[in-house]
Amino acid sequence: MAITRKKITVVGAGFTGATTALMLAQKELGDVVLVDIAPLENPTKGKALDMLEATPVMGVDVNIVGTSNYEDTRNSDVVIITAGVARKPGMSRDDLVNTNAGIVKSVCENVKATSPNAYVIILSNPVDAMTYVAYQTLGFPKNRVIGQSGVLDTARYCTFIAQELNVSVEDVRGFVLGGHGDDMVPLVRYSNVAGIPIEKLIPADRIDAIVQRARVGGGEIVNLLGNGSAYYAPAASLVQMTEAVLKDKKRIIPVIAYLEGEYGYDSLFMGVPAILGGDGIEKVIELELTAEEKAALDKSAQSVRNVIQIVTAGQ
Ligand SMILES: NC(=O)C1=CN([C@@H]2O[C@H](COP(=O)(O)OP(=O)(O)OC[C@H]3O[C@@H](n4cnc5c(N)ncnc54)[C@H](O)[C@@H]3O)[C@@H](O)[C@H]2O)C=CC1
Ligand SMILES: O=C([O-])CC(=O)C(=O)O
Repeated sequence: MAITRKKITVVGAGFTGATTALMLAQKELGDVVLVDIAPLENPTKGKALDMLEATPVMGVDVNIVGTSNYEDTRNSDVVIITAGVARKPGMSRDDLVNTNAGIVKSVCENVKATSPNAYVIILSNPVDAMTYVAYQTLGFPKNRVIGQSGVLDTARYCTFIAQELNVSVEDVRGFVLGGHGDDMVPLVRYSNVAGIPIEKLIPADRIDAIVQRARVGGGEIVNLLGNGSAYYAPAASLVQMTEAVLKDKKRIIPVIAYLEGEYGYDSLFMGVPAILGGDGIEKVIELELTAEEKAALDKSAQSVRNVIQIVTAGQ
């Protein structure tokens, strides 16, 4: 009986790409192909071989290869795109738009040619706009083009809530909606600890401080690292999304989805809660929002539109 493992390609073998590849292997989610540009082919092969040599110790049976040749990625089930430049202190994610739009476009042309049935998860920043670039280039149905921001932003928000209350992170639930920028929208009303609304557990001024820290959470890491951006929590987020698709888990998590009327937005990629399962984004979940929450989401949506406009103006 032939058992075929799932095939997962990770494009970009830098900090997030390499960390993601290792975490995917640790969870035995499938064989991993790590891709970077041709001048970095040997280091990419080296990283993949080093990870492969960890598999006997980790006790997992997966193959991991490094390459710059998309033929090696052919017929991947999931393709994760982390290719691109990362910001440095003093920069915003939006400052990366022109460089990364070119990179994401060229990567997606290769993905389209070699893995036409893949579910594609985009990380490269500014990620809402890069998910739009990927969608345009791939020409795949919208359920197969998925951006990562909300899992990470929510993870940061939940970390700070758990720290504040000194409780298990496992009991904290929350949602962060909107674009992956400083005006993202953590939804306090929909956040709870073991079912108890956080507003009953944490004073309002402390909640405000947690919301603000989550909004600029990426920048906090950028400033601490000094020469790059976060990669452990982003990689863990990508792995959770990949697992939801490959195991058809139908998890309700925030993803960057193509909106066609949901939340009152049309033709826009932005973070919203969705059911993520074997067919990618299976359903966008529309939460009822207060006027204040909707106004905050509108502001975030406008910021995303402004960046997408830079991309379309350059096309
Ligand atoms: N959406 C999110 O929540 C997050 C987004 N990011 C973004 O992810 C991207 C990657 O971040 P890091 O891994 O830290 O950067 P990094 O610089 O460590 O790695 C990027 C890799 O992409 C490669 N690359 C560049 N052009 C390529 C191409 N055409 N084909 C294949 N590979 C190519 C580079 O050679 C490099 O190895 C950045 O744009 C960063 O801003 C990072 C963390 C979270
Ligand atoms: O902050 C950055 O540039 C990387 C990122 O998107 C994050 O960590 O949230």
